[in-house]
Amino acid sequence: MRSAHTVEQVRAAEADLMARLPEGTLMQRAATGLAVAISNFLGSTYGARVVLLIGSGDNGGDALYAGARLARRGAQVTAVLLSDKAHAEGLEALKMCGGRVGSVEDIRGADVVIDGIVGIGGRPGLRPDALAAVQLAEQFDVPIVAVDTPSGVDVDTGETPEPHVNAALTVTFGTHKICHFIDPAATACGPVHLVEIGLDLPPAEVESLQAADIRHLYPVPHGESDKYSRGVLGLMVGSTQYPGAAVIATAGALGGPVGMVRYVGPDPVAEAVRAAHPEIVAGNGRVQAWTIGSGLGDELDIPRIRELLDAEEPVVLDADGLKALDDSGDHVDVLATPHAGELARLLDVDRATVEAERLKHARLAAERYDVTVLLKGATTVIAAPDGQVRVNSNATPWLATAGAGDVLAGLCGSLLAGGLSPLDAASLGAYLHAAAANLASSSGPTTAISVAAALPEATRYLLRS
Ligand SMILES: NC(=O)C1=CN([C@@H]2O[C@H](COP(=O)(O)OP(=O)(O)OC[C@H]3O[C@@H](n4cnc5c(N)ncnc54)[C@H](OP(=O)(O)O)[C@@H]3O)[C@@H](O)[C@H]2O)[C@@H](O)CC1
Ligand SMILES: Nc1ncnc2c1ncn2[C@@H]1O[C@H](COP(=O)(O)OP(=O)(O)O)[C@@H](O)[C@H]1O
Ligand SMILES: [K+]
Repeated sequence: MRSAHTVEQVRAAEADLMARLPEGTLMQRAATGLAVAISNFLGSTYGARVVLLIGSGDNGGDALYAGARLARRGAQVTAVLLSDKAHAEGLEALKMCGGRVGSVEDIRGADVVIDGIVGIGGRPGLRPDALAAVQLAEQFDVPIVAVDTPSGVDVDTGETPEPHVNAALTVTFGTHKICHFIDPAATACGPVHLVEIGLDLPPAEVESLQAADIRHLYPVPHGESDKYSRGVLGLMVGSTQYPGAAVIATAGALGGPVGMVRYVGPDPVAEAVRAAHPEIVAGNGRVQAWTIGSGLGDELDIPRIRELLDAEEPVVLDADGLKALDDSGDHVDVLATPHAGELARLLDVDRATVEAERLKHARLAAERYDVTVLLKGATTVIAAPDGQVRVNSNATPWLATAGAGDVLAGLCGSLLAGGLSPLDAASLGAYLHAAAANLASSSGPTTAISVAAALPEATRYLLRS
């Protein structure tokens, strides 16, 4: 599992550890890991031209000490001091190793720029001289490696209300920070490399589950299993307006662990679903979970959906079905799967506000509606009503294709029917959906149906990993 902690949690853990170690030990650990990561990024250190952008705090200290190590290994290292309070010992170390102080002009022709402007002590935004330096790097196409966090982002929320660094790589220390996991800041980080420095940390604020954490959640059938005990999923999806959604969501459900799928909807749509998936049973009957809403269009029966939301069986509520959600009552067995536009409607804000503040709004909706929220997007944010937050970041942008959300709704319903909690169904569902998309796209176009068809293979990989 990857964990992200708040700045306050990191500061407390740092203070605790520093009290037991000689002064400067943590910064040396951070700088050593940073120098190695920059060397790997460059491929070859000897003769490489490295420009350090140095702010007033310890983030600049990390960059200066790493720069000293690179200079010792033959890099031409230049520090651009953006504050008159640059870390004095770090600067001294750099000079001792042959590094020098230069100006933003050195960015032209550099192989890499190191962003040591601000880290966890920074406020969002860049001051004018820092912004000018970052813009020069962008203009000359010089990649930026961010130290700890890309300067200018909001570290604890992942929001980017002001100009910020867009990094080709971020090297962080001790633990991930929330901005590494939550968009739009997560995108500004590029790949994130974690350097262990020995912090002893409390439970994380945000988690990113990896294959090893997710694998054991899958309801693998055993010798005593039958189709009913494996779980039956009811699908109330698709409409005469959008029959394809029913076919696609069914494909997603059948790619999950259920023993049987019942389709409930208009006859012509049921026929289309049966033609594509002869395995399904059309009509009402006992189920262990529901997926409701994908492609219902205007044909949704809100009173009936509310009845099902109030019933015992857990529900995945998607797309148009979300219109049936109200903020009275206990919905802890409901997994809502909105995209940003749908979440915006639920919270009566505009879509851009949700896109800009994804963590905040996913949490808000989970709390207000007492549901688990899976907010779709390039990174998926999953917020449970008890405050737990998980993210999934392994998707490919090729997954942004019509019907992909219907596959996810069917799959998550299948996992609920298999006995998972909404939080675990969302986590495993988002992971497998993205893994299937990676298999189906192989870095090229794909379709929702192809993603659903790749679910069994993605599951096999996961269970074998
Ligand atoms: N914690 C740990 O475990 C470890 C931490 N380590 C490292 O320390 C880093 C944190 O260092 P830090 O506390 O000195 O804060 P940091 O981010 O360098 O600068 C804050 C200063 O910048 C300024 N400033 C603020 N906003 C600004 C802006 N938008 N644009 C420009 N300037 C701005 C403001 O000062 P001002 O200029 O306003 O006086 C503020 O005081 C951390 O990220 C990691 O790299 C590792 O060495 C080892 C383990
Ligand atoms: N840029 C992106 N990168 C990765 N995954 C994405 C991206 N954009 C969207 N997705 C994923 O694609 C799916 C789209 O679902 P949705 O918006 O409901 O589309 P539809 O309604 O057409 O099915 C979601 O699982 C979402 O997380
Ligand atoms: K930084």
